[in-house]
Amino acid sequence: MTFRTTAFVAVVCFALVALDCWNSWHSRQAELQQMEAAASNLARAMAQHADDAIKKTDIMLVGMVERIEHDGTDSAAISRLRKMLANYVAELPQLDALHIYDSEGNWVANSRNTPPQNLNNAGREYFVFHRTHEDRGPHIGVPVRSRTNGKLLIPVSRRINDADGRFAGVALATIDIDFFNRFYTSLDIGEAGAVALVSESGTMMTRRPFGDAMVGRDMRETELFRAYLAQGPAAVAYIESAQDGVTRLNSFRRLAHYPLFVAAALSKNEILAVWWRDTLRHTAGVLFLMSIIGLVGWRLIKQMELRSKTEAQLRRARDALETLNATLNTLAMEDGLTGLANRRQFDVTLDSEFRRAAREASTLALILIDVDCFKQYNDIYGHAAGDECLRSIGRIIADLAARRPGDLAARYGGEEMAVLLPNTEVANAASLAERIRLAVRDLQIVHAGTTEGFVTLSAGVEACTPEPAQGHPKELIEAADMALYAAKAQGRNRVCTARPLNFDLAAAPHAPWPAS
Ligand SMILES: Nc1nc2c(ncn2[C@@H]2O[C@H](COP(=O)(O)OP(=O)(O)OP(=O)(O)O)[C@@H](O)[C@H]2O)c(=O)[nH]1
Repeated sequence: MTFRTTAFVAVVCFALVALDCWNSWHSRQAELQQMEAAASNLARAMAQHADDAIKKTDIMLVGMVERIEHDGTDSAAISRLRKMLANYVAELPQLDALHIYDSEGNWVANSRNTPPQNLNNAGREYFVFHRTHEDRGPHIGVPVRSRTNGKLLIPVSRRINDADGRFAGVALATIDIDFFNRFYTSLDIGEAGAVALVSESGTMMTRRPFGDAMVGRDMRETELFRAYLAQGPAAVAYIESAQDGVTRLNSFRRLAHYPLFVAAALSKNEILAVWWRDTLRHTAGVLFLMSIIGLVGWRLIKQMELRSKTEAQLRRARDALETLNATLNTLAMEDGLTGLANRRQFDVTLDSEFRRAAREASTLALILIDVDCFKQYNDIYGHAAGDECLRSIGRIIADLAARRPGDLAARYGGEEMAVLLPNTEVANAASLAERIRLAVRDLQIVHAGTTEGFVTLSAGVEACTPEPAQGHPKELIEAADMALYAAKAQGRNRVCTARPLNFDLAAAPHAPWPAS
């Protein structure tokens, strides 16, 4: 019981912990899934923002290239073009400036009214690219620092051709990196979150947290870039930052029209901060609950142990009492010397068997046995020897007489014994008495006071079939006693019946006796 209670308490505690772990795990997964969706939406918005900004800029470039190629570069056309460029820049907040260079890298026009003198852009990456590539599409170059205003800029450019399709210059739009930074500042990405705009060739355009040193950095060897290449144009990945060691949930998205991608990264610790707080609260609650269950269970087990101990003591006490009671009962019904039933039991049994015989109209027989000249035996051999002699006679009577369940051998008093035999005719009872007599004689217990020289006994036998509500057990005893008296009177060492038998008992002591 104690084991089962302990097991039950343990199972309840285990179930509580398992349930809480399962719950926590699921809410953690849900939290991460939500954050993956949020990071993915963020990346989509950033990609859209960058794509729009570059697209609008590129549309301007297409117009500029078309105009130069069509109108040429005479002073009137350039003057009109300058105005147009200035208007464009005023219209688009992302634009820092618009420039047109000739095939040597010299300024033809720009959105500022005063093109810088003595500066040549032939060495710039975008210029070299267009001079060496016939491709007419837009080109997004590596970020540069403006030599006129010192700003960090992303160059977007297109090639200008002459009428024969030869390289005639470059139309360039520079997008202020601050334009992106302002947008990225407005995003809610937490304390340790990060966002980045990176070219597919592996150049960092800008990022938050901001830092000029990061702009233009080669990203090809970073985890971020490798993850992008491995996962494709729209994916999420957990990456541990090599810079600050923070693990972030990164969502990548390629721009729809340009070879750039954005990455929105949310710190895993920040994502799970609320979950951690809830989990710690739950865990504390579960621990508290477990300690209460444990305490109650412990007290319960102690009480049960105490109860079973008390019950065991009570059981032992009851068993002892029952044993004592049985002993007392036996003692109360048994003769201490011979082990036969005592007089009390004999009286009770005689009474009940007499009534049963009356009820069932059956015959009840009684043998009264008396040791011959026992006073003399005591006198000659002592009282202790007398006791031993009675014990031996008791054993013989018990062996021979009490064979059927209803038979009773008892010590009637002193050296006198009685055998009560239900359902027994007088002849059978006399036959049994004779066998007892012979058996005792055959013990050959020396007795100098008898004529045989051994201990002998005399017996009186009577049987009756009592009429219902008539007669008394006393009458049966008196009749058997009379027969015993007769046996004594006839010289002892014999069996006498109250009424004459129709056979010679001494000649056939074993004759008629019902099977046991
Ligand atoms: N040793 C011993 N003697 C007992 C016990 N109970 C009775 N006696 C003795 O048995 C003797 C019975 O003597 P009596 O009644 O005179 O009869 P008896 O000497 O057997 O003579 P008869 O019956 O006429 O043959 C007495 O001396 C009792 O003291 C007992 O438990 N132990």
